[in-house]
Amino acid sequence: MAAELRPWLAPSATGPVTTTVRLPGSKSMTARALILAALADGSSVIEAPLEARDTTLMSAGLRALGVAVDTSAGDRWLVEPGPLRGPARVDVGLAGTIMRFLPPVAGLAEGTVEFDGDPHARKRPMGPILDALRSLGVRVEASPTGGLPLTVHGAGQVEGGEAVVDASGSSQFVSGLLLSAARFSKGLTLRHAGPPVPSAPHLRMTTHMLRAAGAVVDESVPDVWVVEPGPLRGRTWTIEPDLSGALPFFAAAMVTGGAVTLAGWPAASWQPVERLAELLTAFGAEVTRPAGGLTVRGTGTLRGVTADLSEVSEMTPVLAALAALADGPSELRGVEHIRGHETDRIAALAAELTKLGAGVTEFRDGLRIEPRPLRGASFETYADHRMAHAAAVVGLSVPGVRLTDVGCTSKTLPEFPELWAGLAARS
Ligand SMILES: O=C(O)C1=C[C@@H](OP(=O)(O)O)[C@@H](O)[C@H](O)C1
Ligand SMILES: C=C(OP(=O)(O)O)C(=O)O
Repeated sequence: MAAELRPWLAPSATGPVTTTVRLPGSKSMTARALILAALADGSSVIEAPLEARDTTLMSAGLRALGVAVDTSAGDRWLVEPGPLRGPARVDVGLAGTIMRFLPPVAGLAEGTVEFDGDPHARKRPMGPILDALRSLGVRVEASPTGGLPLTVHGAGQVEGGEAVVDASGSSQFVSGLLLSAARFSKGLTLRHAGPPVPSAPHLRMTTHMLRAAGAVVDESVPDVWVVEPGPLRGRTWTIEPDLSGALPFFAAAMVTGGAVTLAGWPAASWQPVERLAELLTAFGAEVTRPAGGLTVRGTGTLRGVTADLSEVSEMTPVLAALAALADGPSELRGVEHIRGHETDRIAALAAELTKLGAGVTEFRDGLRIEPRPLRGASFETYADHRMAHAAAVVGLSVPGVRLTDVGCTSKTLPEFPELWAGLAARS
């Protein structure tokens, strides 16, 4: 069920934002930990998980399949695997991680599992992963458009073996298949065939976490992943703070000439912190890693950049907001597939930044953004948390940016409006 719209006037900053923020765990790591815990041969603990719509719905989906997921302690979730079974219904909300990671798990269940989600979830691409699942022996019925709503007729086991997928539309097609693959009778040899797979760091997060759960994974050949059949171990997962969720807060430092530190940042991370640091440095920021933190400092200069964002595609909306406030033009390319994200993000950014007064050229795979004097306007958020983050960043320096809905931020950071208001108040 989509929630009621919550219109919101983005607060403006009156001076530099200098603060330390504590943010919840990574959405992507929490989703993977939940799946691997559900498929393990013993219980698991997930420390510092993300508590937000995407991960709450993932927990509910796993419970519907027979897994005991106890989220009552908030910052310490307990997962006790059980025999996977239908009949079950799974609400995916608007979460790519649920719609791509759970159908392979449903194939391992005994019984029928029905999947559906928000209106826009029905438009997100699913065909390639469903075709690959079918080729591995799973019976799947999809809507005439090839996506949600869909039904997986689980047979209690998946044969597995070799499959080919075109994952140019989403790295999640690969991650979703790999996460369940150790439990397929023959394991999985998956080959990608098509234009490059985006979001490579998310694939590395998948294989890293699979290995940490005891799976044997070979990714030595480009575009080929081999997962041996075998057990997954229950374990304690400690989730890192969400880097993409932190980006709007870092952007606040850059836009206002302040400094924002993300507390609890680990010495070694499985999120693309190096790539993000490169990009923010190109925009003019200084990025440092004090012990236990990650700090982004605005230097008073915000430069336009030309960059391929395919590795960090989910960060495009906030980076586009920075580009609209920069002192020269930017070209953000290499992200055609984000037209299949929570909304068509390229079209949405072009429309909304244009409304604010920026000069925007839309390409098939990205945007050219020419900064011009901006003005307040109504900013449509398209049920997309990261469009809301982008609007909030522009709103810091442009009074009168009115979001049609800030409630959509509950997808990955329900406390966003309050955290953001607190941040602006400290400027
Ligand atoms: O596996 C994951 O957790 C994700 C992979 C990426 O998906 P795409 O490859 O579809 O961009 C990313 O954008 C998304 O927010 C999360
Ligand atoms: C693309 C995103 O999400 P999803 O996991 O729903 O694909 C995102 O969070 O920016």
